[in-house]
Amino acid sequence: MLHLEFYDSDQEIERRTGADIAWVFDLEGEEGFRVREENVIQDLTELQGIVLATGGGSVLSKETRNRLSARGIVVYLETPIEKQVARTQRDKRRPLLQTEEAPREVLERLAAERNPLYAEIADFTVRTDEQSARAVASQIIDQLGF
Ligand SMILES: Nc1ncnc2c1ncn2[C@@H]1O[C@H](COP(=O)(O)OP(=O)(O)OP(=O)(O)O)[C@@H](O)[C@H]1O
Ligand SMILES: O=C(O)C1=C[C@@H](O)[C@@H](O)[C@H](O)C1
Repeated sequence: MLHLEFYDSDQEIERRTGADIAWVFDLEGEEGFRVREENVIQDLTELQGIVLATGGGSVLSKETRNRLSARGIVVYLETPIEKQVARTQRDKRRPLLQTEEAPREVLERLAAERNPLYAEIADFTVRTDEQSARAVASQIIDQLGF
């Protein structure tokens, strides 16, 4: 819709390693994954005129937060826990949710830690719960004023 090149930091990690995210977590742990994520976002934020979707945990890095806010317009896609639970229910590719702990509890814990960080760097916030992906995209484009 914006006719800009699209990148996703998870996909870029998978492209560079030739492994999927779950495999990277398995071999290198979350710590190893976060180092890769920080490096990939460092490189991608050097590019101009792109749309970048970041992994949900990327904001845990202060360097990443600084790079995203310094080099881009940051849109926080806010989704209530209820929706997050529904949308991830059948997804087996999210290592942080493949644990004994109930997904809702994990998602609540992650949200408590991360929501203030998303809010800190967001230029604006769009709620994704009541609208289709296309409607969310239109709303973002309206807010950008492009
Ligand atoms: N507005 C929406 N309405 C309905 N379903 C949605 C909407 N946005 C995303 N979804 C669904 O939710 C699931 C997760 O979405 P997606 O993979 O885009 O998450 P993400 O933001 O990339 O998460 P992460 O950054 O943690 O990888 C997918 O099945 C997707 O189709
Ligand atoms: O929220 C997270 O920490 C994650 C989200 C995904 O995008 C992946 O980056 C990975 O599964 C971790």
